[in-house]
Amino acid sequence: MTHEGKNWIDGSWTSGSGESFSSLNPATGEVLWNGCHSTSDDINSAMQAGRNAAEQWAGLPLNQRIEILDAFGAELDQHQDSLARAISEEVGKPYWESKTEVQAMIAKIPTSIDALKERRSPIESPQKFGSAKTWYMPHGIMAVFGPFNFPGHISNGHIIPALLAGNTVVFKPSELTPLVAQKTVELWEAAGLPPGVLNLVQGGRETGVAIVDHPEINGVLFTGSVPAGIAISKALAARPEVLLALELGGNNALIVDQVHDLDAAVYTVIQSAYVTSGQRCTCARRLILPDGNQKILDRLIEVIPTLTVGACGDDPEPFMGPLVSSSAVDQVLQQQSHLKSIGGKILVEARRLPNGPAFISPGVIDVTDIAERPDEEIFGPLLQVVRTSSFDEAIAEANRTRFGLVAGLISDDSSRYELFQRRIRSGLVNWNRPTTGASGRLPFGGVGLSGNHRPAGFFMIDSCNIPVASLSAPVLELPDQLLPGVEL
Ligand SMILES: NC(=O)c1ccc[n+]([C@@H]2O[C@H](COP(=O)([O-])OP(=O)(O)OC[C@H]3O[C@@H](n4cnc5c(N)ncnc54)[C@H](O)[C@@H]3O)[C@@H](O)[C@H]2O)c1
Ligand SMILES: O=CCC[C@H](NC(=O)CCC(=O)O)C(=O)O
Repeated sequence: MTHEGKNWIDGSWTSGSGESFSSLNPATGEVLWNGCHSTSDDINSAMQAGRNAAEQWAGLPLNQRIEILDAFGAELDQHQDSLARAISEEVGKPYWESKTEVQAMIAKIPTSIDALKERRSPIESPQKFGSAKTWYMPHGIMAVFGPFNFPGHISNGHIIPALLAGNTVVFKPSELTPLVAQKTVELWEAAGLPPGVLNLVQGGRETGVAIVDHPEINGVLFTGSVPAGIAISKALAARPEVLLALELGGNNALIVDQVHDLDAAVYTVIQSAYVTSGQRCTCARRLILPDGNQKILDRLIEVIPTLTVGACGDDPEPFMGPLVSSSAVDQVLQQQSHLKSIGGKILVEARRLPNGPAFISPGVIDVTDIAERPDEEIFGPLLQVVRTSSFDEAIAEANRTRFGLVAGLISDDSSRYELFQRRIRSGLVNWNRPTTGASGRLPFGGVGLSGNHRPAGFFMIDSCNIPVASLSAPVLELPDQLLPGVEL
């Protein structure tokens, strides 16, 4: 069934004024959603609505904003099957995985409330003259840009804290996943969110550019690729007053050291490299093997062909779905060919599968002999292996990247982990855990090209309001002693 695509601006569902576009089910090619890009007229309306709603929304007592967030949580809970189904159909994720995404959306509400109370509660200390206080005020209108790979959870992780802190939001989802955004916003409407507090504008890159350029925005919360993040950073270079939080990609390293349980290590590597068909910012892209560690590699190569790849409706459910599009598969295959052409040795070839043009099997390539290894994020199920001669060299290799989102170590030896912790440059550092599956109760963000030091996760709330420092005296009176040279 094709859904009629709409924007939600000032509490009304309207069509975008630009050219039409569609979203497709990558497993079947079926058209799921058909609507229009938003133009500057639509964006002006969304900004006006956000501005008009801002004062009243920010002025509501916190518990009233929380009531509406909780009502949204109840809607998510009630509609979790249909929302998970839409995620699976639009992104291609297996249904078991889309259900975990909706669960993460629900959990974001109490987590953000805790984060607000723990990190941004007003503080007051009594003074002789009265009091010294810190309180927090919202920025105003926050633009939220979502990536395709977590069409529910990632943008929700920005929208919830932004609204909780009293901002209004203009939300532009990925042009690959407009249906999930529309269905999510329908749940906000059902939850009774007042008009103008959240405005959905559908569209592609041009719509995004026009939102960033709009004079009314006070903040941009962006999750996506490095090129887009850099473009936004440049567009805002002369507007330092606009808050910019960038959550970008990674070229994440996972070191596998000596372990007693080979299968537990292989399972952790698989969860790190291939979950969501490798389309997570946290996926391990580089498997680093100190002293060769041939046993782990042999077992991994044995297990990979048994991983199941299929469509979301398949019974039994597959481990991996298709990539988001056939062109995403083209890109991974090109990256594999390029690595081979410069000296990479294919251990398990990633291949397009007969299920459909967006299906690809997981692959492994040994890139140890490539002198200048490309430091790029491969956004799909292709894992690069680097063998090193020592554990020290393995850590140096892990750090040999412009990115720095996640780094992992699998090892039985706690002293190795202590060394790894001390030397590794990364926002998330895991031991005997997959690189994927971050906790919403912790900060989430990277160093280097992976972001701009405004972490999401539990710390997202910090980017959603501004501390105000206030000295106040209820009675205006002269002090006992005036400054030298002043007489009154
Ligand atoms: N660090 C994180 O938290 C995190 C989480 C998920 C995904 N990602 C990254 O996202 C990427 C995959 O997502 P994607 O392909 O949807 O990313 P993308 O950069 O192509 O698109 C993300 C969003 O930005 C918009 N956009 C693109 N160019 C823009 C511009 N110049 N101005 C304004 N908006 C613009 C897109 O329309 C989309 O809404 C990967 O690199 C992945 O690592 C990072
Ligand atoms: O693709 C990138 C997101 C991956 C995902 N990250 C989170 O869930 C962040 C945690 C949060 O904000 O709640 C993962 O780690 O798999």
